[in-house]
Amino acid sequence: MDALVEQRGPILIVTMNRPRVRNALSAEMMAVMRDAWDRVDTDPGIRVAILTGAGGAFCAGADLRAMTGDHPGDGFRTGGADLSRIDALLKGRRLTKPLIAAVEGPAVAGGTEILQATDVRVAGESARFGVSEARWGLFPLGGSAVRLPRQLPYTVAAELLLTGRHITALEALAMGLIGHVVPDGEALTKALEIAGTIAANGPLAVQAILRTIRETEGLAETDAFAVESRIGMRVFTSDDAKEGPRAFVEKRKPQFKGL
Ligand SMILES: C[C@H](/C=C/C(=O)SCCNC(=O)CCNC(=O)[C@H](O)C(C)(C)COP(=O)(O)OP(=O)(O)OC[C@H]1O[C@@H](n2cnc3c(N)ncnc32)[C@H](O)[C@@H]1OP(=O)(O)O)[C@H]1CC[C@H]2[C@@H]3CCC4=CC(=O)CC[C@]4(C)[C@H]3CC[C@]12C
Repeated sequence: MDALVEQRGPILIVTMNRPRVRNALSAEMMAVMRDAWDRVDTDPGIRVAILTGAGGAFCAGADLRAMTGDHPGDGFRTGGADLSRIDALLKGRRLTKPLIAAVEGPAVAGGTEILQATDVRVAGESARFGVSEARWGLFPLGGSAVRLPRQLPYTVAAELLLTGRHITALEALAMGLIGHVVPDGEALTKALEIAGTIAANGPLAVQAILRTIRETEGLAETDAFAVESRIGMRVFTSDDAKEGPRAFVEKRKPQFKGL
């Protein structure tokens, strides 16, 4: 399979699995990823997801070799393009549970595009990032021209997009594109540690915080607080909101039920 899906307790691990071509995207890989995202959203037993790659690479973006057959723009010209397949890159679709990226090796072009849909990002020290589509006369249709300038300072995002240059993990950390750099081979371990911490928190609280982040993006502060209060107050009325403080006082771990 071009992508593997494994559930470890409340954590779903999705592994892009074409290591011979640095996990360049394939139709099969994208279909498996779409199904996995549906599973994350609908299965209450899953609290956090991790996206990673096999064989010491995250993802080298679209398969450039596969683009050398027909013209890559034929689907757009004829109207035959299946734009819904882009769901795999989580462009225009936001998961209801946190998604953590565990990056080793290259995460370039489509690889850095899908990275921008993740909430927490960990990388091995040899990881490389970049939005290199312009180098090949292509457009970063995975959403980077819109999403990257919202996630990074303007000139940093514009330079990455326009030059297509690759950057190191330490540069990506300094820019704020990723949150952690760990020794090579330890990105998944660190991601699992963070996922475990999140999964132990109140699931209603975690999902409500994420929903608030997503739904208030770009709103004026007063409008954003209206959304935030509506979502947040619902968490306060839950059984879990009673269990948390009680567990603190009784000096035990909370037993959250998601109710
Ligand atoms: C627009 C969206 C994304 C576009 C792209 O991603 S363009 C791809 C750009 N990719 C790159 O620039 C990376 C190229 N590779 C490298 O720079 C390097 O290989 C590396 C840094 C990744 C690794 O270097 P390395 O030294 O470690 O290893 P190498 O020796 O170079 O490589 C080893 C081996 O791997 C092969 N390799 C590496 N990368 C690739 C690659 N990208 N493709 C193929 N093969 C690769 C390399 O050749 C070596 O093999 P060898 O045999 O030894 O030569 C698009 C993303 C999704 C699209 C949508 C999908 C759904 C749609 C359906 C429709 O119907 C309409 C369109 C669309 C909506 C579609 C739209 C466009 C996307 C959004």
